[in-house]
Amino acid sequence: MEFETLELKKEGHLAWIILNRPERLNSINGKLLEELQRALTELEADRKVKVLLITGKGKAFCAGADITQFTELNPTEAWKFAKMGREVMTRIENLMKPVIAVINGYALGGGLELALACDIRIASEEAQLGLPEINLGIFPGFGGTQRLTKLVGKGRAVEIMMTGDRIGAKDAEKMGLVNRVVPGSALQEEATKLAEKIAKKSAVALALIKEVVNRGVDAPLQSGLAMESIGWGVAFSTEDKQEGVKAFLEKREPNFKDR
Ligand SMILES: C=C(C)C(=O)SCCNC(=O)CCNC(=O)[C@H](O)C(C)(C)COP(=O)(O)OP(=O)(O)OC[C@H]1O[C@@H](n2cnc3c(N)ncnc32)[C@H](O)[C@@H]1OP(=O)(O)O
Repeated sequence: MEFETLELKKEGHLAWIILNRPERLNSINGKLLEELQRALTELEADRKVKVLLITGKGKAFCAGADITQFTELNPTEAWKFAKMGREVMTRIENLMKPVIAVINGYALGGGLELALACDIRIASEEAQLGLPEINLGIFPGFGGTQRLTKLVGKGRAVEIMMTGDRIGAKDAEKMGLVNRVVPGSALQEEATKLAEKIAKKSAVALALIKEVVNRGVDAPLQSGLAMESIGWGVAFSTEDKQEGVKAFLEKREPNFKDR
């Protein structure tokens, strides 16, 4: 499948989406949103792909929405653009496979919001993160007001949104905004190692973790706990559960078949 604004690479059980508008710091225009949707449709259907990694080409992960478009959009078109962005981010969040944001540089505005929709964030030491929309007289429109608040707490989130300040990777790690920080030269290798470790697990159990955690975040505790028990029952119906328990008892590595 041909793409203009991104590259889609598959290596064994891993797939990489590489945002590919480096001359515009991988900023997000309508075409990129449409191509992300297309890439996600392909990856969703590909049973061989167990973990998705998203990164950017050049010095940025993604510098947010393409600001050059903003002079042309009327309010209705702006609403439509924000809705398209929201739908892509939500689709990544709900993808039935783990998604890792590999933050190689700037992750700003919609770029940070893209990273926030992923399950795990790993960043290079050089990365800078932030929601600078306030400097344009607007505010985050691809889910940042909600997802950042849930991840780092309201006090930190509103400060990030209200100042528009950029945060260095180490500070982002301290507040739980990224899971870990590694030197830029090691980023791809570390992210691959992490993805390969996860790809060895049962795809069904991984999908159940995503579903129960994501739905639970929005639900009252007792409802979340109930979803966990029900999901746990579902996990017991899989061949992978038989294999996992058998492998433990036989003192060997499990060989999961994702069913
Ligand atoms: C969802 C929503 C609402 C949003 O995301 S709104 C957008 C939020 N993002 C931003 O405000 C970030 C805007 N970008 C910047 O502040 C600066 O480019 C950074 C990221 C600090 C990097 O600065 P520098 O390293 O000096 O690189 P810089 O020369 O600015 O960028 C390279 C090119 O990319 C362009 N560019 C960078 N970010 C862009 C963006 N978000 N949209 C369109 N073009 C962008 C930039 O204009 C420049 O183009 P040109 O070579 O034609 O001058």
